[in-house]
This record gives sequence, structure tokens and C-alpha cells, in this order.
Amino acid sequence: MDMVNANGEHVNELLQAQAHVWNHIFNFINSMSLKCAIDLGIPDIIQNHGKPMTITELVAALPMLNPTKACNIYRLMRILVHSGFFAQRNLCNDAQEDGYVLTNASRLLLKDNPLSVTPFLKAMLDPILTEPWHCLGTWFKNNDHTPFDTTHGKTFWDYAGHDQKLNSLFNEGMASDARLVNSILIDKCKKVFEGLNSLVDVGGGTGTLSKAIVDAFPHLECIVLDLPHVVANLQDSGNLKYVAGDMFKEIPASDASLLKWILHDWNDDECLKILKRCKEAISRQNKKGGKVMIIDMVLMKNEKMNGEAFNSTETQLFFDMLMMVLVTGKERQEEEWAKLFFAAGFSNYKITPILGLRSLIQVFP
Ligand SMILES: C[S@@+](CC[C@H](N)C(=O)[O-])C[C@H]1O[C@@H](n2cnc3c(N)ncnc32)[C@H](O)[C@@H]1O
Ligand SMILES: O=c1cc(-c2ccc(O)cc2)oc2c(O)c(O)ccc12
Repeated sequence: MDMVNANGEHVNELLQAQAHVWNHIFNFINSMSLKCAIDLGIPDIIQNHGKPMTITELVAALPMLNPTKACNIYRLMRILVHSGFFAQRNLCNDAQEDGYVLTNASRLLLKDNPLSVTPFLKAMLDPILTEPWHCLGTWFKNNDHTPFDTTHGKTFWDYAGHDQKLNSLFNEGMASDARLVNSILIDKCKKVFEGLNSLVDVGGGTGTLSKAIVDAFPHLECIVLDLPHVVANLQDSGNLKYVAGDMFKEIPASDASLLKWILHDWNDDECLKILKRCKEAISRQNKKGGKVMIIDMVLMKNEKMNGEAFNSTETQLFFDMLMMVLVTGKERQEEEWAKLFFAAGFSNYKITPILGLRSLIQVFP
């Protein structure tokens, strides 16, 4: 029945609105519960157990657990089952007990998974990166470039250059993301490398993607360009070379520039500078052809979608906010990308949405 209260408000709608607000207030509980499971090593413990693990077995396997807290582990597991990180399977034993098993999501958090998202989780939920979110309101009223600068007094890139813990977590996280992307890019998009003899991986980090590219296309000469603190101790090998430099100043000449997760770190003026440097680099090498290959998100337009599309849009919007808080960047819709490409002097582009939330965008002079 549609009840109306003394103020004329529809009671059901009011209760739904209250639940909606509560859910948003408590979103951080999902992240923090997951972080706790990682801190306790729960995904690896369940994996090493080799079969569904009962709560008693899990409690017994947790190192350093204070015995007075053992009775609370099922509560942590209950919310993580609800959020899809673990599932329960019947053990078919005499006691008809349930045991915990991993899901696809928690398998991505295992220590030895080459695609592990754990370094990303640890960094994103570390106070170094959560404190800037508390400064978002202040930042809207001050002159700082980013909330990260407001909190730490330096840019994210300077901080990563000076803090070994963040630098290592960052480079590890980038490398595992690059492993996921290269398996798809090289398998499904062989054609995009056809006709290329040289490539510069601009802001290529420690070179995980480039290494996979030179392994798959041995005729291709590949340069990884990144900041000195990132490439300082890395060894060239075969067709792969590391160059310490600044993509805003000069990009080495090549048939193609690859920009994976670069342009979304920067605002439109900064992106224009980078794209113009890429255009100079490919025209120095290749008077007619050449291209820029971008791996980044293309923001979906309709935010009022249901189900999977709604979740994907929400994740894209989370990344957009992250780019505002950490760096000066943003996620872009197709029209915003096109405007940048034409302003930088390119004539054409092609978007291939093959990487989940991200796309491969090829841009032609
Ligand atoms: C988000 S990471 C992407 C790394 C890599 N492309 C990947 O996706 O795995 C951005 C990279 O840009 C590099 N970077 C930042 N400023 C740079 C600059 N001025 N010149 C060259 N590289 C830069 C960072 O050091 C970092 O490795
Ligand atoms: O602190 C970070 C930041 C990122 C990040 C920054 C800019 C981008 O364009 C993408 C990602 O990624 C990280 C990461 O993967 C990690 O393992 C640790 C820290 C960070």
C-alpha cells in the first residue's frame, strides 16, 4: 500500500531514499573489508587449502589471530561473500558444512597471480592516496592543481619519484595491468602492428607491454620512454631500449607512438602538447604514414543504464574522479577525444573497444 506520512511524503519512497543514502555513506566499508581480507592473507590461505575451507579451518589457519576475535571472522567473510569475493560450497560431509571458495574476483587478488590487482588495492586504500579525498572540497576552493598536491605539497609524479613504497607499488600495479592488456592486444589486434618497424612506448613504465610486443613482433624496434626514476636501473635487451626523458619536451622518432594510460593523466592543454610531440616524432621517421595508438577509456554517455552497462559507467566515473584527485587528468567521451586529435593536427581516428572499460584508439596524421 502507498502510505503517505503527516508531511504528505510517500513513505516507501522516503525509506528507499534513506537506504540509498546509507548505501553511499557506507560504500567505504566494502573497500575496507576487502583490504582487511588482503591484510590477513585470506585469499591465499583459501587457495592453498585446495578445497572448500570451513570457517573453523579458516580461523585455525589465520596467523597471529587474537583468539578473542576469532568469532568475528565469519562476519568479515559474510560481507565479502555478499560482495562476490568469496562463495560458499557444500562440502557434502556428514555435518553438511559449507566451505569458502574463491571467485574470479578474489583470484585476481592472489599474491602469485601475474595479473594481481593487490598492489593497486594496497596503494589506493593507503592513507597516502585516501587523504587527498578528504581535501576534495578544500581543493575546489583553492588554487592547487590537484587534491593530491593540497595534501602532500607536491605532484603525484614527484611523490612517486621520492617515495620508494609508492613507486614500487605503482610500477608493480602498472606491470600487472600491462600483462592483462598485452595478452588481449597481441592476440586480438595483431593487425595494428602490421607495417610498423619502430615504436615508442611513451610513459611506458618498466616496459612490460613493450617487452611482450618485441617478443611477439621480433622485427619491431621498441623504445620505452619514461621519467629517470622509473627507467634508471633497467637494462636494454635486443630490440628493446629504455630512454629517460620528458614526453612534453621530446619523443624519439618512430613509426608509431603508443600511449597506454597516459592521456587520461593530463588536462586538455597538456594532452595537446603530448599529441603534438607524438606527431612530430612519427613525421620525423615516416613522412607519410605512422600513427599514434592510445589505450584509454572512452566514456559512455548514458549514465542511467541498468545492470552491466550501469556498473561499467560507474567504474569509468570512479576513474574520472581518481584522475581529478591524483593528477590533472580526466576520462573523455568520444567527442572530447576527437576535438583533441583534430586540434593536434591529426586527420582521422579509429576506436576499437576491445579492452573492457578501455579502448584502443588509433590516430592518423
Ligand atoms: C599511469 S602510468 C602508465 C604506465 C604504462 N604506460 C602502463 O600503462 O602500464 C603513467 C606513466 O607516465 C610516466 N610519466 C609521467 N610524466 C612523464 C613525463 N613527463 N615524461 C615521460 N613519462 C612520464 C609515469 O612515470 C608513468 O610510468
Ligand atoms: O597510485 C597509483 C596510481 C595509479 C594510476 C595512476 C594513473 C593512472 O593513469 C592509472 C593508474 O595506479 C596505481 C597502481 O596500479 C598501483 O599498483 C599502485 C598505485 C597506483
